[in-house]
Amino acid sequence: MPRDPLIGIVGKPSSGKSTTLNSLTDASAAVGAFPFTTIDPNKATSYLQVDCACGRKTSKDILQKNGVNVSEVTCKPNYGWCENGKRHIPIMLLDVAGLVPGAHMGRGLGNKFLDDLRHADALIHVVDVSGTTDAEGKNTRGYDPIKDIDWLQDEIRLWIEGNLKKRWGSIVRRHTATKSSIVDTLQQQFGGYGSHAPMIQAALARIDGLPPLEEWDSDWITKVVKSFMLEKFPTVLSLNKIDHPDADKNVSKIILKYPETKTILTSAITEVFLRKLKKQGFIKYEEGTEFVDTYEDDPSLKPLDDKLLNRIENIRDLVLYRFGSTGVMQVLQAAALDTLNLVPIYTVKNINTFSNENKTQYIFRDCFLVKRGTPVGKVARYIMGEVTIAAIETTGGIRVSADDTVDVRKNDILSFKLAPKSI
Ligand SMILES: Nc1nc2c(ncn2[C@@H]2O[C@H](COP(=O)(O)OP(=O)(O)OP(=O)(O)O)[C@@H](O)[C@H]2O)c(=O)[nH]1
Repeated sequence: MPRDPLIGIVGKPSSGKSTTLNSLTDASAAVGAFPFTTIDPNKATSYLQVDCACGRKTSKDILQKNGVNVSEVTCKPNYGWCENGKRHIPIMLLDVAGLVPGAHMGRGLGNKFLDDLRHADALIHVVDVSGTTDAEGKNTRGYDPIKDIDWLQDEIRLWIEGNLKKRWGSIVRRHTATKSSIVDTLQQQFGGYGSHAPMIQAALARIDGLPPLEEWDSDWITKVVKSFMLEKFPTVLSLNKIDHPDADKNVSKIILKYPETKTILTSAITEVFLRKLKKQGFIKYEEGTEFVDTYEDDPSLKPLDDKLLNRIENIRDLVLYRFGSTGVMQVLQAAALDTLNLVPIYTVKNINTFSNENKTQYIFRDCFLVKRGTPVGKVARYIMGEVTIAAIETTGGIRVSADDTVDVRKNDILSFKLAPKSI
């Protein structure tokens, strides 16, 4: 993943994609109660909340050891922000336009949806878990949202399979004539979806008893495509509209049916509402938590009228206290950290003061999201470009080899020493 990670938000019309996107960003995607409010894919910057390296005891110890007064330094990100040790790292989201059954055959916004999708590294599937919208996003009652989960996977699979099967004869002939490996042949076919050889290798490794490609029938092709999808489109389910009374029974059903899938319960509309009141100075609200203070708790806030106060009480009872949060921040964390396996990497010029300039009062200015397990040398090239690196150091001034890999709290604070330019 040499470019910045991109997380796609997918789901049927009216499931709450735009509301989720709005609640995660400051961008204002069109929010509406009608299908196809979202016509164009909408890229926006969101902020992933992580525990920042500045809050670690080891970081503070190292600063002190190097004569830096911890109370005089500030964690000051060049991008995003850091508050009380919680860092908000920019990450791109892609709102993918409405999808209806039959999209792989061009229905609705069909292939356009699928074409947009290929740019995403992971997906957040927003599911209307209240069952109050049907397959096409029209108002109803008692709809089974399990259908949406199966159908979205099927749409993507049928799209990839369709493209593959159309050319299967010539793919097999070429594969045999050029004596290619299965990985090489599939990479040629799946390259357009943004695949790479290790991704295809991982997909094939998951399948038991795979025969030579020449012997694949339709069932084998389906198995291969399904396995490839797990690699290319790892998905988090955002079970949205949990504030609705019909949501509970559907949530249990989904969790039972998909025990392996990462699911997060969300109420995007609540998050949007709380952020709005916060901006207007009516409430104190820390995103991602259950805590909301009003004038009654803190007289420095503007007082709310009875109607809004009542709504806050309902939100506390129906969403925040029951589920611990609106779930929206957690859905992004699940997609980026758990599903996509990204690790925040802090790069500093000075490994002893964690600063970039001579001024040591600002620390941990740069942070990048990189896949867990990436070799440090590759991280260096990704961040610094094609320069010659003389040495790489991590916390404590310890030298790290280019082959060593990054992980959470392992080689995640790095300093690259450039080789002097030869004349
Ligand atoms: N009760 C409830 N309603 C929600 C929630 N999230 C979104 N909605 C409502 O669901 C409707 C559809 O929301 P959108 O965000 O426009 O849905 P979308 O998936 O982007 O729809 P398209 O643009 O048609 O693809 C709107 O009326 C929202 O207010 C939620 O968490 N709870």
